[in-house]
Amino acid sequence: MFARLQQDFHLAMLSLVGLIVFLCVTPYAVYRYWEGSYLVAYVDATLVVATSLAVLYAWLTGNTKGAGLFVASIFCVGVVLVVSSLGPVGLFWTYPFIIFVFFLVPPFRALLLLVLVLVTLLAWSAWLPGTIFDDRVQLTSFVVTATVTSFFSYVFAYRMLVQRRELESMAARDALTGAANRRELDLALEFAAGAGRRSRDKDIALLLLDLDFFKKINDEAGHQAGDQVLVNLVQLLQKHTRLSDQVYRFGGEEFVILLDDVEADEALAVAEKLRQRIAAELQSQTGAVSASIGVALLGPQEAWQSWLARADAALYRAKSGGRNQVVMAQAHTQ
Ligand SMILES: Nc1nc2c(ncn2[C@@H]2O[C@H](COP(=O)(O)OP(=O)(O)OP(=O)(O)O)[C@@H](O)[C@H]2O)c(=O)[nH]1
Repeated sequence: MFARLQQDFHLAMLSLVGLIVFLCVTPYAVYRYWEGSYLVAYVDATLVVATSLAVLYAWLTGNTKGAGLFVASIFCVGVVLVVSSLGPVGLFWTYPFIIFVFFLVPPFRALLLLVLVLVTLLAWSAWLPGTIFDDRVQLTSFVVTATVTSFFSYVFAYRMLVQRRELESMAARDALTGAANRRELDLALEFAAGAGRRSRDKDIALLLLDLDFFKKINDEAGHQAGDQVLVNLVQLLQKHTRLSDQVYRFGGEEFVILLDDVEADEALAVAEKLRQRIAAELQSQTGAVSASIGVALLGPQEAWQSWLARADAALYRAKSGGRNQVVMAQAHTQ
């Protein structure tokens, strides 16, 4: 449970909001009911129940976006009803509500929802003067403070979003080549051999590619020249594969390309095309560069470790067979 909260930021935020709403709003629902403010009591109770159900839904389905939007919308309606029913005392509740909304939906959507709430409150007070604000000074103060709070929350939430995206990208990419990194590869292999297997009509192929005599480039032209070859190789691989075919850096000068929804002959054709493109286009300061490739199709019920090991064995045969060639792995046996 804690591992899931650590991995899924949205689920963690939604759960936190759910917990705070449950702990803080439930006593108010009871109190309002006890003092006879039935509308506010029902609204508070609805907020608690709806938020709890949405959190449960997010945990069960993983759909945190839908659950977040649902809770944020319920909050918007709830805050309008509470404020219009309680008058100035209810206005205090809009400030934690503003913060909550930024926890639940993306920043721009949160800002739009808040503008909608503010406009609704102003329209309500114009239609029924004296129900929400005591006088114009109170109205102006509320509009200014709620706008400032919303604006700064927006700026803060937007910065957080940008930084989180940067961190996610840094955690997923190889710093030198920009290819997806080993961590992403492990996740993709696990997914392909697990849940992904069920939703696929055709096969999935793993190409394990290793540059030939790469040490020579480093030794003769320097490490920086070697680095440049790796960068150029990834660009070349990305150029000659489909957008859905991910390129991963497995380590050193070894790369993995996962081809989704292919037959064996298609996978071999792609590997052969890549080998030819590399031999024709990839240059180092010491001359042309070539690559050897092992190809393996995921077998039924096969574990990803065995799939990778078969591709590695095929790559080994390509190397020992003279390099600059593609070798198909032996079929998986149970
Ligand atoms: N420039 C550079 N070199 C790297 C990087 N990672 C690994 N290497 C080098 O890649 C070389 C790999 O050498 P080997 O494993 O002997 O492979 P090879 O020379 O390509 O020989 P074969 O694979 O048998 O054809 C080593 O010299 C590593 O130092 C990197 O990020 N940048």
